[in-house]
Amino acid sequence: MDGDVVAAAAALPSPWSLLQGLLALLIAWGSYQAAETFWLRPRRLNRALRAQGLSGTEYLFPAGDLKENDRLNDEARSRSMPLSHDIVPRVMPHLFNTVKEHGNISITWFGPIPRVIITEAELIRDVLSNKSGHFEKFISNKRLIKMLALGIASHDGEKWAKHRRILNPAFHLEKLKRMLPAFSTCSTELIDRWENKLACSDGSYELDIWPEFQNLTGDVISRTAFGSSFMEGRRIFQLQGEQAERLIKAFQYMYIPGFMFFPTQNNRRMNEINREIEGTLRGMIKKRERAIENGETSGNDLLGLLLQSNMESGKGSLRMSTEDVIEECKLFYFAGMETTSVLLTWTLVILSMHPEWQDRAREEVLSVFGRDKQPNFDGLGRLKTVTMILYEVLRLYPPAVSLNRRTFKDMTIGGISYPAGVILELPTIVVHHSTDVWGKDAHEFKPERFAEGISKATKDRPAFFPFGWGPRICIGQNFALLEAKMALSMILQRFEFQLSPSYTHAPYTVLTLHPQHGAPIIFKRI
Ligand code: HEM
Repeated sequence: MDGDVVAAAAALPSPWSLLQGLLALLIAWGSYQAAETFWLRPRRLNRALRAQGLSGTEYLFPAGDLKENDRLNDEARSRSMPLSHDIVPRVMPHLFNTVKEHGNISITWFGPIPRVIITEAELIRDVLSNKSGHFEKFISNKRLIKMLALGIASHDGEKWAKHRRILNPAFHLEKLKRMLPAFSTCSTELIDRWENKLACSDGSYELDIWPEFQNLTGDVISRTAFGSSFMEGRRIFQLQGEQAERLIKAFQYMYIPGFMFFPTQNNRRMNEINREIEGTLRGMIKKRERAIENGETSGNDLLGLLLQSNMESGKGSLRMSTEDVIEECKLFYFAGMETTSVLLTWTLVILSMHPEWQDRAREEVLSVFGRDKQPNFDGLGRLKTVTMILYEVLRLYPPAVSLNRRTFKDMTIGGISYPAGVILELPTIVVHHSTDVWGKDAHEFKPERFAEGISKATKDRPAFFPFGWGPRICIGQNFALLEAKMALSMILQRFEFQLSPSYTHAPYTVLTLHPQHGAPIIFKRI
């Protein structure tokens, strides 16, 4: 009997050899995954796309075009450019070259993932309309985004549709009317600061308007989103300079597996910032929820509206979790601050380059509000020339130069079938500068093209997407335009401005399109 047991035990594999077997399996599985990600899948997708006549760059293991993209960006950024609006070659040199060489639909590589550039307006509209529901915003992976600390919120289609139902009414023009005092207060603070500086100078004053407008739009969004908790809101996010550069780099490389899991100093710092932001927001939200439960007012701001309608929707499927609300707050802050400050910055730069339009805009503002009247809702709605100017600035310098989607099911657009797992890059800036769409003068500043409205500017072939298109179009577009009109009107009422001799024209993108070396402008009191 004993002998049998010993024999059986001897026949069993030892724990050591079990471990070895497991390890071998793991290595085989890992190698297969790596081969699939970096070699087999790219080859498969490449074949499928090229079989349909598309051309583009060849896949380079493992980073695709990212390295070349970086190199061309660095090269472009090392030089300034003449005072011209023909900015695409500087802003997106790799994309510009690829389209020139391979055509309006061409393949590039985002790491091991094919990224097909589509520059035809009709096709871009089809993708963004997302009628089939087969495209997703690949920006929406919560886990990855969280690692990026300052996080842009995560939204898959379903969830976002639910949020929209809650948020849309808050962005209705009638509701925005109630936010106007906040726009007004923040703009008045900015003007007072500038006037004080002017008072201490001999007639003119030079100022870098880019950080000035970042502060302004940061204040506006904090006040309108967080109301009385405004100072807290303002303190939590500051996405600037080097930090922003790191964020975008992290974004670029996050698709290379492994990257984001290393506990590098950078990743640790990002997580730390994220925890701090989320903690502050959680505190603010809890405080508000308690106030609403106690029958106190929720405040007339976005957070209040969101929480109020959330609580009214009971326990049903429309309800957002605290985590959802936190993500919303982060998104609003980012989406509402950078974009609008960029719009204001380029508007002042361009009105300095085209003083005849500065004069026309001022004439209009003075005819509606006079020199001293605080701009009001109805008056802002009557500013036709100012609106045309803002549209033309958004056309030439769209704050979001390009949008992305990813196919998660096979999808056919414009006769080309895109397999699942392809990124579609939709560079709105290229469409906005297309001479085919806008005519020979596409690179010129001509606000009069919008005299009959947006659709007539391109003969009823919509090709103007500064706020996106379709179900995920910018929810804050009215908010942004109203805010920009308010600030611009107040500036035009009081100052004349021109470019400083130290201004260098150098548009580039870090998340949004902004001036690489700032935007020094000289102001004079009128
Ligand atoms: C000039 C200013 C602005 C520009 C150019 C702009 C541009 C855009 C664009 C292009 C998108 C669509 C992104 C995509 O489809 O992938 C977007 C989305 C969004 N924007 Fe804006 N935006 C501006 C101002 C604002 C403001 C002031 C707010 C909030 C107060 C805001 C909130 C949002 C939100 C929440 C989304 C996400 C919508 C979604 O995911 O469905 N934006 N914006």
